[in-house]
Amino acid sequence: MGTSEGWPAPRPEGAVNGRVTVPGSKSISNRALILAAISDGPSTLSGLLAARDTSLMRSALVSLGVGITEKDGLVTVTPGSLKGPANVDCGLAGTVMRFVPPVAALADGVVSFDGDSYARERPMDVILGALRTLGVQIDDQGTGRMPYAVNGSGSVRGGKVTLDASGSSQFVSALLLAGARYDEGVDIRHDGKPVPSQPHLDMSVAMLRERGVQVDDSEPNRWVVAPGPLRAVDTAIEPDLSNAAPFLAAAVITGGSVTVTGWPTETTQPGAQLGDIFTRFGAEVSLDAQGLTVRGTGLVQGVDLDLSEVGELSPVIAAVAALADGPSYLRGIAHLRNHETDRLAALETEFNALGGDVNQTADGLEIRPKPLHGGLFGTYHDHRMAHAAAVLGLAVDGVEIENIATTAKTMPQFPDLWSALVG
Ligand SMILES: O=C(O)C1=C[C@@H](OP(=O)(O)O)[C@@H](O)[C@H](O)C1
Ligand SMILES: C=C(OP(=O)(O)O)C(=O)O
Repeated sequence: MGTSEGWPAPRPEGAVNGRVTVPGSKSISNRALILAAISDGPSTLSGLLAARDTSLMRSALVSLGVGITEKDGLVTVTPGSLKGPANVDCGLAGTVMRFVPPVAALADGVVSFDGDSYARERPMDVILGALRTLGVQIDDQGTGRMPYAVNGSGSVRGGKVTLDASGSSQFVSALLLAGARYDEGVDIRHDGKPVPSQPHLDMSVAMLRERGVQVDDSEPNRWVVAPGPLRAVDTAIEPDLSNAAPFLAAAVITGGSVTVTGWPTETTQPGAQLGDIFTRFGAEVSLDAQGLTVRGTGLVQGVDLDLSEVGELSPVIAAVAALADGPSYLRGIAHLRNHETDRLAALETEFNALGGDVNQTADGLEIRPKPLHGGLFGTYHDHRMAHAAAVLGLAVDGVEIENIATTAKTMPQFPDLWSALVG
């Protein structure tokens, strides 16, 4: 047993070998819920993630008048006429705070949004400004942040809007997901530094097309969604490949072999890039009917990676880099300062508190491996900080993870799955 301060990260004696089944993708689950809620009829979702972010999304949609029932692991979503007044708790979920307001704008009545205290720090101004341009009335007391209220009139004009989505791809996805229901659809132009998280934009576009919505993304930095019907589609949610990252990292760090089952052969999830990333560190990777298998070779070399497309993988990659045999440079991730916490600052602070040598750059992290010691690792209400700490704990005695329960944001079973694999 550990101290009352934190969850003792298990330190395996030898190579970690095993198979893991991770729960459904947060990003696909919350898109599937949003799209089902505004589609032409009921749809059934299987493999939907059950975690804090998806339960907040379900509650938000139910409070707007959507019917959601569950039986034998299948979730049926029945669109209803969207109505306020309603109160939406966003927790710390980017997908709720950014994706729900464009849907709330279609409701008749006032929909008020609030969330965890750090949610008030996460930028919202871009999406709120864009909605105003599209004809939506919003009251945010001039802050551009939470709390805010969307005063829906039952319909949204839509049309052309230019925004700067360099801070988060979710600003674009949010408008894409609701845009087919706007009178004129939506014609979005991005003007600014590059938009991060391209796979998540592709995910939004692909899920719309699967439902018969016309989306033109042929021009760089422009997305045009035609107004029109949105077909109800029964959907099987893929496993969350980003949440597979710490388990696969365990094979890399310990020279073991870990298979994540149900790995899709085709996907828009950013976690699809994990195979290439762990290969760069020196591991061997194979994909077959069993799933994705990563084998550690004993070699863990430093990497120089642009993670702009896969920012959410960064905390776990940073942990692997801190245990490598040479320095690593993680680039293209300035937008991580807008995530569950300022992840660049948090990783720098917590790794260095264990004796590490990490510094933030303008757009990323420089990580020079050093012998680390144990201690309490702060997680800042960030599920992926907890995953990063668990990975460090594979090779460092006495790492304790503060508030391991924060992993419930996207994977409440993390402590059990991790202990079963490495403990
Ligand atoms: O659309 C989505 O589901 C997400 C987009 C990304 O956001 P950013 O573009 O803000 O990084 C990602 O990091 C987040 O975890 C989920
Ligand atoms: C950035 C993340 O989450 P959110 O959907 O809250 O933005 C994440 O899960 O890494």
